[in-house]
Amino acid sequence: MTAPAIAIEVEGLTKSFDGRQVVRNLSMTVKRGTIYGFLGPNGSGKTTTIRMLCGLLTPDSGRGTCLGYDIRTEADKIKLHVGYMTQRFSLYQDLSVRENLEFIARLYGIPNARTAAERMIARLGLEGRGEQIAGSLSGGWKQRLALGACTLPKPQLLLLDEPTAGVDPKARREFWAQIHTLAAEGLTVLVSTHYMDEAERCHEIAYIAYGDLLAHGTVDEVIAGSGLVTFTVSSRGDNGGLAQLGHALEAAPGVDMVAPFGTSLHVCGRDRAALEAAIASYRSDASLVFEPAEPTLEDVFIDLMTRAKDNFQ
Ligand SMILES: Nc1ncnc2c1ncn2[C@@H]1O[C@H](COP(=O)(O)OP(=O)(O)OP(=O)(O)O)[C@@H](O)[C@H]1O
Repeated sequence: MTAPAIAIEVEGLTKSFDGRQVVRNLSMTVKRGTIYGFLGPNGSGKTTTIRMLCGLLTPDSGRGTCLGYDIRTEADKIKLHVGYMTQRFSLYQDLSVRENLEFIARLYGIPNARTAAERMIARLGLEGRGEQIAGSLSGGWKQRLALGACTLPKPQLLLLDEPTAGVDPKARREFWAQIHTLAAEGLTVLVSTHYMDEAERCHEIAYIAYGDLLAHGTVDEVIAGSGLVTFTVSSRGDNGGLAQLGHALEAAPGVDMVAPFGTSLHVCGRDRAALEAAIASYRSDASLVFEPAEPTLEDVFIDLMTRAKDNFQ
């Protein structure tokens, strides 16, 4: 039987804890082989959503399937196909790379555990490090080993919780290259993250705030759907003036958000005419350069979060 093209399809998922709704009426579809990122403020319901999507937590209401199984009644079957990599290194620090992988292979009853471990070492680019004690690996290598361990049993769905927190950019890039290779082979990956660069590496993203799914789609779709108009402002002189300008613009009607980015400011608003009116008097200042720009993903998320908070309070 060929695997279905849709990995997850859920409708109207709702969950409350202690009488408080933490996920509200959530519907979504995840295609097989997709890397799907979940973003949103702390405590917004990302983990609860991910756990419901793969049957680890039963919703109060709503329905759906994960890997073709019912999330309410066939959770045990789903679990057999799920790999979970947590933020904290959860392998044996005192065992070598090879011993850790071999142990996992035996635990899952994988035939020829030693060969399977060695193949995984090669696949992860960890050749020459097989006998190194796991605890002495750098953060990036540890994450790669953890990825190897949780993909050894060949899961169809992988859950990653901020997988590259604290890992340097080169190791991050290599880790994500591995994730993309796995996804190209058909593995579906759900990632919860607070990092914009991780979000930008996902095929699709969902932004959840205070229990509501506020935006989803590819990064470009989420940016285009934000309705945010953005200008960058840089200074021909010293940058000190920009901070003052930022404060003045923040208070101006029509400006929803001002954020410094390196040597420039991002000034965003939802109403183009009002935003242009707000910056009009500053545009004649020859020491400032105003340019229309695409909002960044961070601009969009901060705007979504601010509005969600306003609606919530
Ligand atoms: N088992 C539980 N019992 C009671 N409350 C819970 C339980 N699990 C989660 N919560 C609460 O539900 C809310 C959503 O939590 P969740 O972990 O889904 O958020 P999150 O977006 O993943 O947050 P973070 O980014 O901090 O990991 C939080 O207020 C949390 O305290």
